[in-house]
Amino acid sequence: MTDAGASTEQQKAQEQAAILMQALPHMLHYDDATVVVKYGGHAMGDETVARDFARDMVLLEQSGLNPVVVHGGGPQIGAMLKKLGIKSEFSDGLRITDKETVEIVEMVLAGSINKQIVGSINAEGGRAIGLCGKDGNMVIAHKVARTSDGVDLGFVGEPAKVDATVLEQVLGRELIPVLAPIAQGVDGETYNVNADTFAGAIAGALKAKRLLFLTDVPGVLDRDKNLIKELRVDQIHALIAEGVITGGMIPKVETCIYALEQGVEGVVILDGKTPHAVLVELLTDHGAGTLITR
Ligand SMILES: Nc1ncnc2c1ncn2[C@@H]1O[C@H](COP(=O)(O)OP(=O)(O)O)[C@@H](O)[C@H]1O
Ligand SMILES: CC(=O)N[C@@H](CCC(=O)OP(=O)(O)O)C(=O)O
Repeated sequence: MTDAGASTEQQKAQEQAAILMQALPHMLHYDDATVVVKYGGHAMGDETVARDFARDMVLLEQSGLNPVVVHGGGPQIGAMLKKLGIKSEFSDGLRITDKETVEIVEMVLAGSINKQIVGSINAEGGRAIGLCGKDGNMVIAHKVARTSDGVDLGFVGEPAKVDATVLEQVLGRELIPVLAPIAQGVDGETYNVNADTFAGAIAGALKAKRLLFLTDVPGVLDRDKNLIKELRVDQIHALIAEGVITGGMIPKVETCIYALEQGVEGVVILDGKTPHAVLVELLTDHGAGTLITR
């Protein structure tokens, strides 16, 4: 290598070292902290996005944080039900889930998607462990009462009790738990739980420092579609009442409020399709998405 080539290499190495050093205050801030990341079905996207997500989880783990992944898979369940010719409808944002449907939901969530995420984290050098709410009696569900239209949702559950024993055994041992939102009911049946609700319950039980919701929008947007960078709980109620927060964002922000009440320090809603969204949020000075605090 010429002298000029060597000095360019050295300059590049110095630049890389400087970038790494910028992450130090953030790593110290989150040292040993539990961060629950809800990875929504819409945020999963293509192979590159999935690989970047897996790499982010491994990097967090190696940086001294304890990431816990809770995944969804609504669009993927929809595609499988369509393939099988099973009709599916939603009420109040929840899938009406009969006996036949809950079997497919469990198969897609706890089977195919869970193992795909575990596989991609492991392929990036991590050690992921795939579980659902049934494992170790982690989440016991009760049946959701009828919706506002009086619809019986069937096997749709809400976490009634979370036992974090299994997770506590796993965390801090360089294992990354990947959780599918399926739970056993108090009646012994299998229940389909909305992944946002499941993530909120897990984050609350673990008193996580951060709960991140990876979705398909940059965060909570105002009336003019500009990103709101910080929100307090009291402001959320007003935004719902004014019709600025609507649709799928309502249960998401309601889960944020619940998680904060349970002792989670901060919740962030961010765009999962932005490359390395989680790293930008946790390990850079910039932050991403909307931070919601008490
Ligand atoms: N004020 C708002 N800011 C951002 N998104 C909003 C807002 N109000 C409603 N939404 C809708 O909420 C959606 C996100 O919720 P949802 O589709 O349930 O996400 P996910 O599938 O990731 O759980 C956005 O794609 C957007 O259409
Ligand atoms: C009861 C209920 O609606 N459960 C959801 C579970 C998956 C989910 O929540 O996935 P996303 O996060 O990708 O939306 C469903 O059946 O679609």
